[in-house]
Amino acid sequence: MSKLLQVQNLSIEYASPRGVVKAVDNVSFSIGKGEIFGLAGESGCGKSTTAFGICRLLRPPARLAGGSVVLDGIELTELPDEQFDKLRWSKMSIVLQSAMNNLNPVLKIRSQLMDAIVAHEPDAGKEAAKRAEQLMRLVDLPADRLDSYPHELSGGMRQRVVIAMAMAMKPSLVIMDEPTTALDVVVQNGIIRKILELQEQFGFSILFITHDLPLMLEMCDRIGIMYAGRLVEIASRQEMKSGPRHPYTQGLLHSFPPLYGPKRRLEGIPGHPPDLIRPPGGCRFHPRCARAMTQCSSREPAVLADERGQVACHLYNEEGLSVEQASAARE
Ligand SMILES: Nc1ncnc2c1ncn2[C@@H]1O[C@H](COP(=O)(O)OP(=O)(O)OP(=O)(O)O)[C@@H](O)[C@H]1O
Repeated sequence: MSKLLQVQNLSIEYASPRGVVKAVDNVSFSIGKGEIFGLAGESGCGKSTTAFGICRLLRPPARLAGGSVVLDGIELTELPDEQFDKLRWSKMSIVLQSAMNNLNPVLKIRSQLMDAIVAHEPDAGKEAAKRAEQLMRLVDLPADRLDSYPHELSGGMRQRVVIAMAMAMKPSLVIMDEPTTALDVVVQNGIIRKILELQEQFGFSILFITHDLPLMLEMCDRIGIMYAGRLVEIASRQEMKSGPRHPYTQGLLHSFPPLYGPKRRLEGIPGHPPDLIRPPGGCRFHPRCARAMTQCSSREPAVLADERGQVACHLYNEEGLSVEQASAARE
């Protein structure tokens, strides 16, 4: 699968009165064309900051501290604002948790959809009005809702409008940060089905962020697991289901009831994520890790990349074997 997005060593910091919060620390991953890539991890691990860094929505006190973001061959971090604005919506769009953060409360839906189109196609004229109606149909909303203000729509309808807006310029990447979290389960289901239907129809890639790991395991092709600002594992959905390698990923997946098969005890992960101003040395997960070894507190694990994905953990050697497998192979 050819790559659409390549994030390399992305680092983002927040200045705070207590010190610098290293919210995203040397994060690297890529997303293929037409791929749905999920980003998971406990609250505060840096998922939204990563997404905001990619689409240049960071505002002070956040600061891009380093790294590169390449979308379809274009380095985004160095692009002048004017050129970046042209690219936003047309090549990359974002759907946030609260539709109200995406919509202007004092403008009717019609104006907002038409503005999004005309901003990129100033000559669209009457065509823009027709396109706004088509976009409403695309997300199963009646065209007469174009004359509503956002507050006149339900939460689910507003989120559909935001998705329609995100589709307006047929972008190649859609970033979705908790797109359904604020909605009830039934409405959530409808929106997720719509997102998947549109993705199938148009073939765009998705960076999908959610706390809902079972949902992520259902809909994402590959999943990256973040812990305390770092990416600790990337694996395909199948690998994640059958045998995640990082002890943090294992703990995270055991914190949710399984969707299928026999019930099992929910184990959870003891302790709390660290303070990102003074994170622990070595592997940041070591104070909570049941399998921590001496080196875990002193040495940062290298990122091992192999056919199963990538993992940053001292339990695995360069062949991707765990310490147990390696010692069994030696005997
Ligand atoms: N304005 C800010 N000033 C200081 N620190 C911040 C600020 N915004 C976020 N942070 C810190 O940056 C870290 C990453 O936050 P971020 O919102 O990206 O995490 P997240 O994984 O998306 O969390 P959630 O799942 O709760 O949305 C957190 O430790 C958070 O406390």
